[in-house]
Amino acid sequence: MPPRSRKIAIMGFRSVGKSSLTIQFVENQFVDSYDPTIENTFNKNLKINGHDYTLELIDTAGQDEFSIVPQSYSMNIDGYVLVYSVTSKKSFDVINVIHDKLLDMTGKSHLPMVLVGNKTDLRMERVVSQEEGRRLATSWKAAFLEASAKENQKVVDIFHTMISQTEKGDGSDPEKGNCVLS
Ligand SMILES: Nc1nc2c(ncn2[C@@H]2O[C@H](COP(=O)(O)OP(=O)(O)OP(=O)(O)O)[C@@H](O)[C@H]2O)c(=O)[nH]1
Repeated sequence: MPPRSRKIAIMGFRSVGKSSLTIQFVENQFVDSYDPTIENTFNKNLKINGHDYTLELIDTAGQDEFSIVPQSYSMNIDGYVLVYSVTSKKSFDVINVIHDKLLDMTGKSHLPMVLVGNKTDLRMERVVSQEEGRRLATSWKAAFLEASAKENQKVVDIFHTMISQTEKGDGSDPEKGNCVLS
């Protein structure tokens, strides 16, 4: 069987760790320096449940509540990894705005999504609780994970969960998209 192609956009506020999660997953390394992204594409092949997948990961530029989401991010994208930092309430607020903009742009009531609270290693700096993250994901009928790109915690799970979400269709049946992990 030919590999299944999945195009995934990684989105969120500036500096939440979108590039770090992507690079940790694709290249198994963590880069401590901060280099703002304009847009990068990464490719990775992997096998899940006996199926081969070719992933195209679009690591997008950080957005704030006023940014215009490029039209290209609403077309031909199979799923979205929406990232905030557990150390930034602002990034948590912004992710909700990005979520709503994506629904508006696509005209869908639900999209395959994984909500990710990153930087769990910064325990003393946490300002967004796991419960708050889980509640937001549940309200979207999205999957939810907390992760650390730095400590390589749950990073692989994010992309495996994302693929599972894309297998559930385009959300025409919202009940099917409900999968909350912790
Ligand atoms: N402690 C800690 N730092 C992290 C983690 N993930 C990313 N960082 C750091 O946070 C900063 C921003 O990380 P990036 O991966 O560049 O963030 P980004 O969301 O891609 O940023 P933009 O391109 O501006 O949108 C860098 O200094 C990273 O080293 C994490 O899990 N833990």
